[in-house]
Amino acid sequence: MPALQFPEFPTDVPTHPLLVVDYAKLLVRDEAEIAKLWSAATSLGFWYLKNHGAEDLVQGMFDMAAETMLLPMEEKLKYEQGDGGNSFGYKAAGANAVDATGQPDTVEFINIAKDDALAWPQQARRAYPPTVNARMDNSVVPFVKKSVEVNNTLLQIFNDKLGLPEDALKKRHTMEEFSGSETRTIKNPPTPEKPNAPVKVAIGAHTDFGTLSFLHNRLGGLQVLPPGYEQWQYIKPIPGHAICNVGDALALFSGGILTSNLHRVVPPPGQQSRFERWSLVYFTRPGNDIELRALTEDSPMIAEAVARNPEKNFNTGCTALQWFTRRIKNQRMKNRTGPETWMSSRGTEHRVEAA
Ligand SMILES: O=C(O)CCC(=O)C(=O)O
Ligand SMILES: [Fe+2]
Repeated sequence: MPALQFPEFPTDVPTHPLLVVDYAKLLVRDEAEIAKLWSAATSLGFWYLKNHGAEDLVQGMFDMAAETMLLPMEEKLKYEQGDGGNSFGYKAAGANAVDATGQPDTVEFINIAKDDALAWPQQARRAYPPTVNARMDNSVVPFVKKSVEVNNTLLQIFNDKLGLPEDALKKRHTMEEFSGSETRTIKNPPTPEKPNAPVKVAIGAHTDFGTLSFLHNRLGGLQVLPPGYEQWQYIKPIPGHAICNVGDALALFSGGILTSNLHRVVPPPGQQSRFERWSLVYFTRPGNDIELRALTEDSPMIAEAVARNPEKNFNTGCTALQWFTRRIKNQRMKNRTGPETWMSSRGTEHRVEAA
């Protein structure tokens, strides 16, 4: 994708502010910066991250994805995710539902497993289109490595703040164990705004499945539904700032101290709606066999948080792989029987009526 100049995010569209966390200050364990990160992660569960050092690697990932999306559909479908709940590979627009009524999504994406990027040139989990392989060395592997480094730094800080033993979160996210960790590069077609037309949801309301998400976007379209709000709120992209958020696995491990908030993607507002929207995420997810439950025996703080909320269930009774597979499988249009399929795709969100 050429590095296009886009119109600014419109000034007359309301946005939801996020705290800006400086990664360079986190690296030196600046107390005030850690306090800011903690405040964001324990409230909305979303924050901007600046000075993260991954910015120069983002364009290469967009180029890799643009080349991939230009392949004939027949070729792309050879690398499709399938309907069994596997995430790695290509997903065509319309393959997932965006709500309980079964409206189709509008995004196309390519997901590359962390396990494959780190094993390259060996194959760990699956094969990818030649356009991905051609950019493994120069774009994908460096982006994965940098993202792992950033998310591991954040995890280490959360580990300490949660009063967990030194390696509690680390051993649940090792480089060696296979996991659902992956990069996702997403394309949404131009969707020019029409007055009074219903919103065409690109990615339906969801909480992220895993531990931490590290997102890079250029145009608006990401929206959050903060606790207590009735209306979706745009998050404005800021150049050079990633958007980070807590996923379900970390919300569960922490007994709800860290929160995974509902979000969705709609077409960018105003003049931006006339452009293709590209975004890139690195998802850190726990090792496949890790149980998804509050780490109560490892931290009195987590045990107290769970005890304070007896109505909430922080023990899923399943592994990360089982959690992840169930959610992906039930988003797929091909598996849809009715609204119950959508309900089976849900995560930790307690406000299912908003989804
Ligand atoms: O494209 C975006 O801005 C967000 C994507 C997202 O939420 C996801 O893929 O889980
Ligand atoms: Fe998401």
